[in-house]
Amino acid sequence: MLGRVNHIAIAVPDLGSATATYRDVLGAKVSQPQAMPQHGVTVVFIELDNTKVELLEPLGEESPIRTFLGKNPSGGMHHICYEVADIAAARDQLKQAGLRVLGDGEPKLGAHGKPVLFLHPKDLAGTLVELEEV
Ligand SMILES: CC[C@@H](C(=O)O)C(=O)SCCNC(=O)CCNC(=O)[C@H](O)C(C)(C)COP(=O)(O)OP(=O)(O)OC[C@H]1O[C@@H](n2cnc3c(N)ncnc32)[C@H](O)[C@@H]1OP(=O)(O)O
Ligand SMILES: [Co+2]
Repeated sequence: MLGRVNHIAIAVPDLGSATATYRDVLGAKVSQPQAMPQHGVTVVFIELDNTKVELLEPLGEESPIRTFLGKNPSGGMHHICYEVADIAAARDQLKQAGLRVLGDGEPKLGAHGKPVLFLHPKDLAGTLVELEEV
């Protein structure tokens, strides 16, 4: 089912500061910030040779990353995103296996304009997993 790692996400309290560190200190290629109100986050992508890192800052009071940042005020690794060829088939197979698909179970368009879904961290070794259809 799993393809490549599409991105690894890091939740941060201050997107401007985190982006500047990656760009100016680590010399990374960083994208412009992209507000994603339907996901409750603003994102910056760091382009690496073999994958991407997604920096996430909360957007709005209902942001799904607010509780996480409350517990990890300096930020922390938030999720890993795997590519799948058929997200509906993957979802149905994972639900059949007893994993919890978050939200209403219907894919939303993610930061790359592709359908994404999230799986509960308690069902996957304490790691929040995002699936992205490619
Ligand atoms: C930009 C769009 C898109 C993309 O294209 O890339 C994105 O990446 S959007 C990213 C943000 N969106 C999401 O994270 C959506 C899915 N997340 C959720 O629905 C919630 O965050 C959650 C996973 C259900 C957690 O919600 P929360 O309100 O924080 O609930 P709890 O605090 O009760 O958490 C329950 C339990 O799970 C642990 N937890 C929470 N988040 C994580 C995490 N990121 N990694 C590992 N574990 C996590 C939390 O600590 C609780 O554990 P206990 O304390 O042991 O009960
Ligand atoms: Co993501």
